[in-house]
Amino acid sequence: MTKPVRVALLGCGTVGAEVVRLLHDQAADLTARIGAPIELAGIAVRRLGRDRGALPVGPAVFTTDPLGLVKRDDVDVVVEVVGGIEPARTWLVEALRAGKSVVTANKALLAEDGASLHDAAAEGGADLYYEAAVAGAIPLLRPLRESLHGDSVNRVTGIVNGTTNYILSAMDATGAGFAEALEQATELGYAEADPTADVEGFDAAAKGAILASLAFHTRVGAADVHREGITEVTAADVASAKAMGCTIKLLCIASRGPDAAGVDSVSVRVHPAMIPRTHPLAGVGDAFNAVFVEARAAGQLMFYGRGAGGAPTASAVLGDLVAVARNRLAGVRAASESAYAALPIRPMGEAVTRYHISLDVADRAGVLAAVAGVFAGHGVSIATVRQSGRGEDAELVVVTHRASDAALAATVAELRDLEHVRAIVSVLRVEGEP
Ligand SMILES: NC(=O)C1=CN([C@@H]2O[C@H](COP(=O)(O)OP(=O)(O)OC[C@H]3O[C@@H](n4cnc5c(N)ncnc54)[C@H](O)[C@@H]3O)[C@@H](O)[C@H]2O)C=CC1
Ligand SMILES: N[C@@H](CC=O)C(=O)O
Ligand code: NA
Repeated sequence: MTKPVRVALLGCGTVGAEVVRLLHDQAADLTARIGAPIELAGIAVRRLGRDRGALPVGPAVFTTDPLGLVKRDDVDVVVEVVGGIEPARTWLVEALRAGKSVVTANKALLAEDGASLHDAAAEGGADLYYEAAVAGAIPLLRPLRESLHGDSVNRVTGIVNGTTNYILSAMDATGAGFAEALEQATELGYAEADPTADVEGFDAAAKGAILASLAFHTRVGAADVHREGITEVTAADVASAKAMGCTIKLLCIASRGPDAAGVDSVSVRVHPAMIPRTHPLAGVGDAFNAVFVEARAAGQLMFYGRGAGGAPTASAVLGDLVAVARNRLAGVRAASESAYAALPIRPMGEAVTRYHISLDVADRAGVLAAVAGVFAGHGVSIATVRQSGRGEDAELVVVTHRASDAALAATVAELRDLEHVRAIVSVLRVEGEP
């Protein structure tokens, strides 16, 4: 029998516990597929003795010393499902430099400092796999880093956060409140340890950075991504979207193309947007994720599935584990990071889309003309205006044709100061064909 591949598992929460179960339940198949058994050398947790349900491992396998476990001579591969920047970065850099391959679901770390991990992997001649970090179970990173390497990707668009999709879908379908839907998503194991990462768009932005890095052969970090979350999306916005035949989704849009000076560049943005109900992403409900990849020769590809939850995420972790274990037995290493293009980041101000702006105004003669004049002054063309009176006041909803983010921001700033404009109630982007 070939020597077992010994695995250190860091973290045994929602994802880690499912990894343990799948390793146990599928042991025979995994051994046959890899050509050697996988053995759990140890599981690092924050606290011993916590109730982790009925896990098929004895208490002796647990430790509260992750770094000690990583350094052990009998550990070949490290699987990290803890999350956060430190101490995870220290553990993984230590493992990779020592030639131990790493499988991680930690998108926050990859987006914050993927360079340290990739550099350590190159130094140690080890593999770094992270399919679970973006869109959970959906095979997406492997297609980008392998299958599409003969093509040229120019756009990646999708819903990449399960928690916010669960919340927005519930608000749209049942009129559920934000807080209640977030509580359910947390109970179902979708949310991050601190759900601010989900609802403020940090998680989707991290995933956007990872996707753009792979798609455009360029190191893109979390700080390069324009990020807006869903905390300001109200029931009124959802109703307004419905009235327009739209729904609201938190989108991640990464594109490659010329900037204002004609230089090839990359743009990554995460924000809520209205999309028509006929758009393929509009039907992506619950905690599901879906991602479109547009490539020069392949055309449009769509990836759909469960982007969050213990078992779906563990599926992606195990897929990576099989790959790194096979490489180890064959004495080979996967292709290293591809960042040769090193494209600059395009400023958000140059992003072009349509906008839905809702204003509270005084219901007086001339207000509409004054508002329209501000849009015209910044070269933002209006597609539709809807006004509904409310006594002394009125609600004005303006939908624009395509305009740059900079022009729209300048328009909104001037509208704020306009006499008779009481408040800018909301500004939402509108994506997809009308
Ligand atoms: N839950 C999900 O749907 C998905 C999670 N992920 C990522 O997977 C990772 C884990 O997520 P979950 O399992 O949901 O988190 P969790 O909070 O349920 O589990 C985290 C585990 O890490 C352990 N831990 C925390 N700090 C530690 C420390 N200093 N030393 C040792 N152990 C420590 C905890 O004891 C716990 O067992 C995160 O990076 C998350 O972003 C990725 C895709 C989906
Ligand atoms: N919190 C994340 C988990 C998966 O990445 C999400 O909701 O998508
Ligand atoms: Na994935």
